[in-house]
Amino acid sequence: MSMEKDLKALRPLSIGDLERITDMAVMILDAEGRIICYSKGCEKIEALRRDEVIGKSPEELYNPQQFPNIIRPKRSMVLDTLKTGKIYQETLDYYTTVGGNEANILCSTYPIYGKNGKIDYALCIYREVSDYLEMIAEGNKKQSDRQIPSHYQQNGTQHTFDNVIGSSPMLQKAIYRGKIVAKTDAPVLIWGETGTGKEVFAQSIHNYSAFSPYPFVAVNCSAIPEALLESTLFGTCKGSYTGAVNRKGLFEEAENGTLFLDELNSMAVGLQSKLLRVLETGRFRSVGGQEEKPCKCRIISAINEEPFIAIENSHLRADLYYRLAVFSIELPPLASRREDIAETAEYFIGSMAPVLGKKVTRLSSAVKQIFESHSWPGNVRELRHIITQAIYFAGKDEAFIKPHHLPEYLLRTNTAPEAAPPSGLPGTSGEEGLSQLMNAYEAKIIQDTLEKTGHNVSRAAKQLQISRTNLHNKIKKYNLEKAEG
Ligand SMILES: Nc1ncnc2c1ncn2[C@@H]1O[C@H](COP(=O)(O)OP(=O)(O)OP(=O)(O)O)[C@@H](O)[C@H]1O
Repeated sequence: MSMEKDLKALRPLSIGDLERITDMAVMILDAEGRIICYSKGCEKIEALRRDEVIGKSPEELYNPQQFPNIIRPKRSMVLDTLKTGKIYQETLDYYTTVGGNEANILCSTYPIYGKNGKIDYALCIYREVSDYLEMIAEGNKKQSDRQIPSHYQQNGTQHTFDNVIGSSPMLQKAIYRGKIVAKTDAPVLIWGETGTGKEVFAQSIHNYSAFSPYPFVAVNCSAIPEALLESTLFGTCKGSYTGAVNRKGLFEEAENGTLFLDELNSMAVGLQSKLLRVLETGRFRSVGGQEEKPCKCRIISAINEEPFIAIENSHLRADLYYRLAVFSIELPPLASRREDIAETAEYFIGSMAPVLGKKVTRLSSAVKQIFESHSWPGNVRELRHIITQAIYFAGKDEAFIKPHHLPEYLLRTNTAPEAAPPSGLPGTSGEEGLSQLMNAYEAKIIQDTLEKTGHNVSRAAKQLQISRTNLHNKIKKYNLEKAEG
């Protein structure tokens, strides 16, 4: 019998056969997006039973209303395959499963076409790779411990993973992923709100990678006028327009290194298509140039909105996203990792106070409480600015950052017990504006200090770290003369 006949004699494979596979997750969706095959391997990874998922769609399973706190997979790759026919190959993803497992998976998806050319099914095959990633990370750590890059800073960077601060699991996960992707030469997309550390991460990835001896070149796509961005990226050729000279673009400046495209979602969509072409062909052409040049740098890009929202809002081309986000790293907002706030603040104090000649090292507990209730719209950048300002306001010998060292807007919106204007102050009724309250607060502090020092103006002035004359003026201003004794 011929081989073909042999094969015909076999019974067709059934879904049951696939579902018995244990060391690989095999999932199939029908044309409606419902799960019709869910192997033992899926059950193991997701901690869900087959009968809990059959007939449901992945979107239904990961319903945000029902499971608000889980880290979601990137928008379901398999659903995307079903809708668009796009094939994902060995794509890394991290998420918390509805069943409560933490999953690092390597996933491939394929469309299965019917006779009419339409997609009848989408096949998704994935496996757990946490142990494997752990191993790589360990290996990477040993390697990076050996070679502290002395060239960093000369390559245009200031940051390595060593100064990415925060022990929260969310940030540690991002660092962990960053270290793994650093060892590849694939494009990386970092996304997170403003000030969450996207550039810090991009530089850290560069310094942890084989590209680190070469330049790290950053460009903020929103800061350069659209008309100039193309020539900035790709360079110009003499004669391409009046006055044009031969000038290298950033793709060439970053040769063998990393090109960091910050705020990519602000780049004009037309230019995004040109960038896509470069990524697809690995070649680019200077403005006005004839010959194509090879693109020899790794691209890290950053956006400040959720990728699929950026795509929906037409801020980011979907095809460019898939090219750029071979690996994507999400940076959590500071408010969602509150356990990192004090640690990061004290790290900034430790690095800045000695330079500014101050002895301050810690946050007072009232300041911690204020920080705890603040919403941190500017994320770590905002924290850094607040700490810089507070160090300036702290007295030379003070050990703690206190509420009165903080900017007024923080006190206004987040009142901790020590920071709140003390109740029962003369002249306060709860109706006052900020400056009246601040005056009342200042008066109360002065009065308390005078009482504590037995109304000794010199000692009180010393304690408040203001001059005697200044204190006398304030005593007068707040009508505290009686207290002067
Ligand atoms: N995890 C961190 N540890 C220490 N410093 C950090 C961390 N994250 C951010 N920073 C600091 O916060 C500031 C802002 O970081 P960065 O510029 O990387 O943010 P970004 O997300 O790129 O902001 P933007 O969206 O405005 O471009 C920098 O001063 C940086 O040093």
